[in-house]
Amino acid sequence: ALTKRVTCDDGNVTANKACCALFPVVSLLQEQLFDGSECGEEAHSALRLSFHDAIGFSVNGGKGGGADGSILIFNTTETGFHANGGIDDITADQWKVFPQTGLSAGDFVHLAAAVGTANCPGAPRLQFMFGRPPPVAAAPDFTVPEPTDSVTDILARFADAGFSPEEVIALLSSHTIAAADVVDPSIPGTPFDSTVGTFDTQVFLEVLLKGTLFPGNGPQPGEVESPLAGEMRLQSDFELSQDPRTACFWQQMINDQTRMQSQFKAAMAKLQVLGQDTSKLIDCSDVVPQPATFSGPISFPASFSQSDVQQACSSAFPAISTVAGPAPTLAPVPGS
Ligand code: HEM
Ligand SMILES: [Ca+2]
Repeated sequence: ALTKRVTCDDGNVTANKACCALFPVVSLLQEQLFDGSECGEEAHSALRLSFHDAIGFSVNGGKGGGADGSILIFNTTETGFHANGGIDDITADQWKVFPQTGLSAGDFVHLAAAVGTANCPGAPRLQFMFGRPPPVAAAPDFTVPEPTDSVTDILARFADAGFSPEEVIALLSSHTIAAADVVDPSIPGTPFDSTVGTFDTQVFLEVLLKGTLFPGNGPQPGEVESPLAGEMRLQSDFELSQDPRTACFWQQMINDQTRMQSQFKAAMAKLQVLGQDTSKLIDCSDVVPQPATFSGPISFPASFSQSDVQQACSSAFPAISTVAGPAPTLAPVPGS
């Protein structure tokens, strides 16, 4: 099929003339929010923000507007919710850039997440749909899952927002570029896997390794023992990796970059338009930068092997080699 191409005044090419307005916004985001296209703290936080914005929605009605940017506009309300701990840093950073763009808050929050994620090697190129109207109200409290929640409660909240258990695990691929600032405030920037700057499947492997330590003043609420000094493990990630409803979805991600990318991309495409009338949105995915590739394979961190895996799915476990040397100590993410 022939794809329509439009050349914008600045020379960029896109499928739809309306998308031309977004290329300068992408450049602004890269310069002013992401420190020059980095996969750093702000990119990670922009992805988390898109989730906390969008999940304020119910297919049964009676919750918020979903992926509408309410978390930015009504941040004084939503950053006060316990589950949004630490989100105030990225809302403050985004407030400095947002007024320069002319975008709606929903378009801004969800474009920033797509662009920030694209700065991380190995990420899929996320879809971006353009044209969300301004948000009308803050989301209510208790829509964002917490690491202290049970698997039953987490799956129920996601089901209420329209997601299957397999899609929940797909969305949790995001924790491959994640770190915690407020779970244990004594150790801000503590990563969830040993490759926090790469959108690989390492987090799915490392959450299965036998936990032996708390990286700071643990245990904190929502924290369980991790296998590596300097690594944070969320109780929710661990329980989802072990639960019969999700353990095989979790294990299937390990060292399958293609599966992870396509499932994460599809689930994010759904998340980032929750509550929106998609018939009124324009597909501007071609303004999102193409992420660098990660070719893999992943490895066990040094000193770990198959015998350290707490396998909870009966399918064959993928063969994975071990990095040479002594067990690593992970460094915190700078700027946290
Ligand atoms: C069961 C569901 C989830 C729970 C309980 C959960 C919980 C958490 C917690 C406690 C943190 C650390 C916050 C801090 O201390 O600073 C975190 C970080 C993060 N989460 Fe989740 N999360 C969930 C699902 C998701 C989803 C669906 C996404 C995106 C699609 C996401 C993206 C992130 C990212 C990118 C970070 C790192 C932020 C940064 O490094 O600044 N999470 N999550
Ligand atoms: Ca990673």
